[in-house]
Amino acid sequence: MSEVLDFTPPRRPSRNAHRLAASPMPLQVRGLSLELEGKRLLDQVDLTLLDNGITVILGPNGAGKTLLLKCLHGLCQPTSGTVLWHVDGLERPPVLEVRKAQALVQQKPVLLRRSVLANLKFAAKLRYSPIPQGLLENALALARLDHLASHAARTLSGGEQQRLALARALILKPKVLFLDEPAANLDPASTVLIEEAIRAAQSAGTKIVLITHGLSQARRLADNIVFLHRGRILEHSPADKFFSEPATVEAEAYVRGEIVL
Ligand SMILES: Nc1ncnc2c1ncn2[C@@H]1O[C@H](COP(=O)(O)OP(=O)(O)OP(=O)(O)O)[C@@H](O)[C@H]1O
Repeated sequence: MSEVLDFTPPRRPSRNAHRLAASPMPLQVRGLSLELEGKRLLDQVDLTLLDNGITVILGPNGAGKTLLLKCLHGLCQPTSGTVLWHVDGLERPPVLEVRKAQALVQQKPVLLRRSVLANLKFAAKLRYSPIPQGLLENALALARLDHLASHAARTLSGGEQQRLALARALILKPKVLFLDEPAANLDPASTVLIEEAIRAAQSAGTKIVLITHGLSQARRLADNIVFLHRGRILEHSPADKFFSEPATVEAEAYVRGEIVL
């Protein structure tokens, strides 16, 4: 059976609802595989993402990191397996609640054909009614885009678009924020800015799941590391342990900066 999100109706909060509400487990992946054009690109992925800490997904080019993130977000339909969410104490929340609980910032941000400010306003309206005073100004300041507020979002540089996309996602205050190489186009100062924003969001209760190729960035941000290789999770361990004692030859080579095929 192919399931990306569990669409069965929400269970009534049970006697265990209070326990689930406090459960540190927003997302569980069981036996997720993805085949496209006859190739198995994700292979029997099992993953439990706890709601504390920043999870960084590492792995060589083509390992399947982006596809995995898209499957978690519901943008990509796996061939088999399940992605189960826990939202507000419900083991099987309504799909709308799941959608509202998460946001994805893609490597090439998808921005509306509107101004920078209008992009932020669009997100704010989804989350708030009325929009709290100062929210949009704070988001503009966070992205250091005050001076470009009235510019067409799609004419911004790659790095500016990434900063806008992150600020827009943060306005939604998602329970889980998926970030696909959020610093790929950023200069060093913007990278610091983005990393501060990511840490602040995590401290405010957003679970962060982030793909990066920057090993230094992973060392700075990660609480735990998922290491993906040829569509399989070879390791999921605390960041300290991953970097000091990688358990597989592939991860060891990757950490040493060698090419891993
Ligand atoms: N729509 C598709 N059809 C067929 N193959 C695809 C499709 N999308 C991705 N792939 C293949 O799946 C593999 C994994 O792609 P993915 O983008 O997830 O890799 P990645 O780990 O994010 O790589 P990178 O670090 O280079 O961004 C790649 O070999 C890619 O060519």
